[in-house]
Amino acid sequence: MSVTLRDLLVGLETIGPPTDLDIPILGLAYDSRQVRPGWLFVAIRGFHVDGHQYVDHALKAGAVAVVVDVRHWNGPTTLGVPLITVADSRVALAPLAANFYAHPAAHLRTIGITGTKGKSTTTDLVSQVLEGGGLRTGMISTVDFKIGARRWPNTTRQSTPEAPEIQGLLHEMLDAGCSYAVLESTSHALSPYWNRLGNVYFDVAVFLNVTHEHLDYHGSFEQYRADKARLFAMLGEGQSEASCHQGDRVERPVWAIANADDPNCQFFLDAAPSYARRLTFGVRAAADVRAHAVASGPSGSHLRVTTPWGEAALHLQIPGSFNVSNALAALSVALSQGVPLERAITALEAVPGIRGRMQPIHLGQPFDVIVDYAHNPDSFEQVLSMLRPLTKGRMIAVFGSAGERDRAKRSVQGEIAGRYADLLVLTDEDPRGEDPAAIIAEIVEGAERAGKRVGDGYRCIPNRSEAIHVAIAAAQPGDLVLLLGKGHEGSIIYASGAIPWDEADVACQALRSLGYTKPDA
Ligand SMILES: CC(=O)N[C@H]1[C@@H](OP(=O)(O)OP(=O)(O)OC[C@H]2O[C@@H](n3ccc(=O)[nH]c3=O)[C@H](O)[C@@H]2O)O[C@H](CO)[C@@H](O)[C@@H]1O[C@H](C)C(=O)N[C@@H](C)C(=O)N[C@H](CCC(=O)O)C(=O)O
Repeated sequence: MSVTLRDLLVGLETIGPPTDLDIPILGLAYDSRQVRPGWLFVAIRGFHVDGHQYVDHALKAGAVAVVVDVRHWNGPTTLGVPLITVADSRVALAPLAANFYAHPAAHLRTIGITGTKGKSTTTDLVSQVLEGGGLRTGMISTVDFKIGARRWPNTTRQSTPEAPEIQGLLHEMLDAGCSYAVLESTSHALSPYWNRLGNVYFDVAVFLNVTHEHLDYHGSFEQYRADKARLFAMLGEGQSEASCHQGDRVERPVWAIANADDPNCQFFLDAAPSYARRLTFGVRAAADVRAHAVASGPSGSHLRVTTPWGEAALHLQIPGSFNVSNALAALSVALSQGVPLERAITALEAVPGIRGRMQPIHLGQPFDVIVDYAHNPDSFEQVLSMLRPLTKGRMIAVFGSAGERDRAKRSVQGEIAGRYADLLVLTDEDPRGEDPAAIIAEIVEGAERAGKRVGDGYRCIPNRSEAIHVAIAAAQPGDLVLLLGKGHEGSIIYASGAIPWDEADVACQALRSLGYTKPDA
């Protein structure tokens, strides 16, 4: 790409004396280890280290310009390359990246999905249903990235990556002929502090639900909800007033789509600009797109849907009553974008499942094994309460809780699992810099509150592979082994670094070690 530093700074307020802006910039990085000759380095102060310490490293790697944050830069006023000072370098990353990639979002219809639970599944469903309607899409989710027919795992460890990755992917989507981009939009990425989703110019905002999560980052539930609702406030951003309104006619309509079953539905709809079209979906509450006569079982759900575009029967293959709500969200998006109801239904019915999300593992064993990403109290309550009545034998739950994240949830997870499951196998999730045994001890407190005792009620096996092998070896015909918390994730993070991880594969290894070999049907 042929971009100058001047192009990159369009729309950004800089502090300090003018500098030579007519130099070509070949790439941009917020990590000095990623810098290549000819690139711009953006220094960010993080939670662990201050990126400003790595300016020299970036220069040695070939950086030809550096952006620093006025609050954190104590270095020299000249570096031998242009030095740009901004008020907040993290916030500046999004406009810098959007300028570098020539604002790809302005030429795509962008759909953001937010909510505490169900974002990845819904993001994938939306992408698949739009494709079913003949619309070429790209997708950014916790689980996978996708551009048209090409799909690959998201290995960034972030659900919504940093702005340079997002803008780069949007640029690739545009190049590949996509007309839509579907983005899983986390509260972290939406928060004005992180601003990863700045310059994405959302056309459709989808709200699924909001419960207790990430309060350690957002400080309070109100702030968490407000950060999520920023997705709705951002609708139409970047479109001129003229393109949103032509008298009464909206040229490029923006849509605010929200879950009527969630008590915060109206809060999210109210956050959208007045000219946004509004659409609700619901299973229990009255809504524009509504489910009726829902019958959910281990092999999916049957229901009827009524919509402003007509009525239909729907058989979802993905298990979990909460996936009915996710499917209604995807259906609402597709209908809002002109996909005919029959085509949207056909596409939804064809989805076999989502990797790491209620994913059954079958090697011919006489008990069930399911891998799911549930890693907070609310997801635990949902998944375990739904599966308990469907489990003929014992329920064995294998899980841990993340280090350096919301501590309050650990014992709550232990308590909820203790109420529903017969045996808990407590293990490592991502201890990060914390003592793994101390995290497990906090989960044990909750398990004991639920009446579980060490031995036949719970076992502590920090090594996750060993924990899964033990749980699967303990299963009898009719039992259910639930592997919770890692889902699709490709690593476990310890203080010493990350080790590669594949939960479904470890479950298969454990089953094979017991002599089960039949491949997945
Ligand atoms: C809490 C959080 O958001 N952390 C993000 C943050 O990390 P950090 O503050 O620890 O960064 P740091 O290690 O202190 O480094 C500071 C800066 O120095 C740079 N650096 C560092 C070392 C070096 O040699 N050279 C160098 O330039 C780093 O690249 C960085 O820019 O800045 C990093 C770079 O921008 C991010 O990758 C990292 O996301 C990590 C992976 C993360 O776990 N984020 C989670 C909390 C997150 O964002 N989650 C949300 C929500 C998930 C959900 O809803 O479930 C998500 O969207 O994924």
